Amino acid sequence: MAGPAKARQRPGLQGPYPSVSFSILKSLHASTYSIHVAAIIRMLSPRLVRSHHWFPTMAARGACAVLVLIFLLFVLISHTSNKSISSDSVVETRERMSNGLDEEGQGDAPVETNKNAGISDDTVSSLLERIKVLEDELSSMRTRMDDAENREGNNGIPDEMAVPLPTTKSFPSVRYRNEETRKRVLITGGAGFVGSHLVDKLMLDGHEIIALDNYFTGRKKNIEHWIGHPNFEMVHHDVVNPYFVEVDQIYHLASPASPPHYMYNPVKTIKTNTLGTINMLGLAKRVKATVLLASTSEVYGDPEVHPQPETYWGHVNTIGPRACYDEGKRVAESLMVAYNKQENVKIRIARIFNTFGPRMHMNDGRVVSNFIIQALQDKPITIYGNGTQTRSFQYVTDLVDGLIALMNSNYSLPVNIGNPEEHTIGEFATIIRDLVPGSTSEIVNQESQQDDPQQRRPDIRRAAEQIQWRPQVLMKDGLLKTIEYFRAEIDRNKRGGKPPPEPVRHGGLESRR
Ligand SMILES: O=c1ccn([C@@H]2O[C@H](COP(=O)(O)OP(=O)(O)O[C@H]3OC[C@@H](O)[C@H](O)[C@H]3O)[C@@H](O)[C@H]2O)c(=O)[nH]1
Repeated sequence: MAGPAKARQRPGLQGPYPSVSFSILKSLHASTYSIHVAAIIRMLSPRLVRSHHWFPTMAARGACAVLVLIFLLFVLISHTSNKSISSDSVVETRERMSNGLDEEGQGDAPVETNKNAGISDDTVSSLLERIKVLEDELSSMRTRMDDAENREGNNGIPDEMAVPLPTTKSFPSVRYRNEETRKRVLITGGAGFVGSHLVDKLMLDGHEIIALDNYFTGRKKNIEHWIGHPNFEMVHHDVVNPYFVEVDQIYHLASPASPPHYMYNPVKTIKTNTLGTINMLGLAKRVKATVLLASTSEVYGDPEVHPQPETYWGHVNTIGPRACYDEGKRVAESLMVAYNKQENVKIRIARIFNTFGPRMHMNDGRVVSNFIIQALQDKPITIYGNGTQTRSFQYVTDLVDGLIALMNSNYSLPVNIGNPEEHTIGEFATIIRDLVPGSTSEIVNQESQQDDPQQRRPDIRRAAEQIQWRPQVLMKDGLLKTIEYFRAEIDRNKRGGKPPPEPVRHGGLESRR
């Protein structure tokens, strides 16, 4: 009788396994199998898992693995309690059986051995192979899960250094443009009344915007809804100092525009319109950008030609209280034309007439903001002088459309951008009071302003012919929108405990003489 077959050594392991330690090995296999099962559940039904949060933490996964382990241990123990089974023992058993030996190597292996084992060799082999396959799958899944957890968790940053990612801010949806049609645009005065509406229009149209402002009259809240957007950059900078950036277009709007604001610091107003304009022309020359100057109907001064065509040279007092702005803008126009002729800089010049709309300063001091705030607060509506002087008022979105049409044209001579609908200031006071429901404001006359232009109305034939632009918004419709804006601003101030806004007189700000 052949001696006991020498137990085949399992490569890398010493001697046959006693049944007890083998069961421990099997239970370890069972536990990895149970984690396989847990991993498979998690990987194959992530939506189910996540939506029911069945596996929100490793603890939950561990608990599930233990349950699966207990089940498998039961299965394995019930099958292997009379006979320890390993790949070696399967081979050994197979050899003994073929040699007629039982597991102790004594005599013919009793037939009941098969019965005692309870499961066939083939079943054991296929189980072992299955477990091997699952082990391989598990290790690759575990690798992927670890990677996924790192990615999901802290983007690979160690826990102690991980910071909560900022909640994403929602932005108005902007048009997609590819590199060919997307322009890089610099807007000086970009946080101002007109500038911020221009930012809105160009951002929504899918361009890249740099808004540059010193916040003398501009306000961050006018553009805060774009801060953080990848196409938008806000730069706190005074245009009287040079600024370098690669852009395709420059809208040069930076300047105080209402009489109280530009009379507050006349020297600064002149510097902004001269040095600021020189800096923007120098930048335009350097980067071959097109530069548009926001000029003004004030270049016509107190006009002796009515309505005013662009060919009218104007009537301006070079040393009056308005000269800092009127002459500032006139020399800015001269600088534009000089750079165009001498340096071939591409220029555009918009002569902007009285403009109104949301985001005007509460203490802007101009007639539209003053009259609306007075009517909303039932305060006297203050007419400077006898109220026979005239103005023509355009809504801000019409102006923005005109500026963009001019920039994208090839026209480099000055163009009037304004609404030819003309009213006396006296009529205007009554129109606004009547548009504010329930206003009890009375209309009062105060002293007139020095060098106050007595008439103003744009001749806009050139705009219609050269850039196909005409105003679209009726003055009354624009006034209703602006009234609602100021009503909300007054309420916001009240909620914030701020005193009601006091309309400012021309020259009313303590000017820095
Ligand atoms: O409370 C007020 C304010 C103004 N006015 C009068 O209303 C008329 C318009 O005055 P505004 O201050 O609104 O504006 P102005 O017409 O003087 O200049 C303005 O319009 C042209 C723009 O380019 C300039 O940026 C801006 O200065 C003036 O005759 C002024 O005396 C009042 O009667 N009461």
